[in-house]
Amino acid sequence: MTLEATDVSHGYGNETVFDGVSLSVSTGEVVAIIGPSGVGKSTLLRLLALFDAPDRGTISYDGEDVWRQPEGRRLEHRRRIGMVFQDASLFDASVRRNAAYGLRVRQSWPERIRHGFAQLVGEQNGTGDAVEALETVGLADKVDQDADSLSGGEAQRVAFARALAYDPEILLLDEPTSDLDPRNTAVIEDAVLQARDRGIGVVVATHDMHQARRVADRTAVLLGDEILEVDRTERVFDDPRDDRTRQFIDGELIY
Ligand SMILES: Nc1ncnc2c1ncn2[C@@H]1O[C@H](COP(=O)(O)OP(=O)(O)OP(=O)(O)O)[C@@H](O)[C@H]1O
Repeated sequence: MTLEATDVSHGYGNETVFDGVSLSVSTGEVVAIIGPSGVGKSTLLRLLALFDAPDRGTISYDGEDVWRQPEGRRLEHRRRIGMVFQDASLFDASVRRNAAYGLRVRQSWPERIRHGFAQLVGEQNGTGDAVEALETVGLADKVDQDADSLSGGEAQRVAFARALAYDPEILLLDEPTSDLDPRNTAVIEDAVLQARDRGIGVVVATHDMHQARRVADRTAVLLGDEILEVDRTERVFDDPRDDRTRQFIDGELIY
């Protein structure tokens, strides 16, 4: 299964953010998007999450051009994609209820759709396990705690667990560890690798190049209004093809 942006351009008003960008993620791999603040990483993730239609180009899921499908079909695709925003945005309830949020939404779907989805993702009865997801991020002992009382790092971990509990095929993470200390960062990065090993395709947008090196199988470099290169992570860092990539990696390019 592959989610793919092909020759995509997008902007806001008259401002073009990027032009002719292509990127894919397949189940069982981690792809990092690196680039400076404001370059359009979140914008690209929103397109991949099927929240917004690109101005030009196509987004395809499993080979289907998503924005040419009827809305119902597009929603089916969207439900197979989890997204964790930069801001954890938990609501005032227990950790367990927050982590189970996506599951409850899914349970509110009509039985026919739920059954179809359960078959699609191989679930017994259409429910995943929020507590198991919380274990993955080391928060099993906090399930009954109020989300408001969590530290920033713990809140980010709950937001991650919420997306994981939903059992997505593709998980999109927007700066998942910005503002987190090394311990919380390590927990999230470990959870990313576990998700990949379970067969989930993960895209991580990050300005932290070390993070890309630690978790990503492939890395895309978004600079200016284009992806300069996308390849195996070691190749991009150790032998960049584009001189601007090298300058960015070496900290010589200031945007
Ligand atoms: N809803 C919007 N309306 C207008 N402009 C927007 C909107 N969202 C983003 N932008 C602009 O688009 C550009 C790309 O923003 P985006 O958030 O995608 O970048 P980013 O690489 O994710 O940045 P950061 O790492 O700081 O989050 C920025 O110039 C931003 O101001």
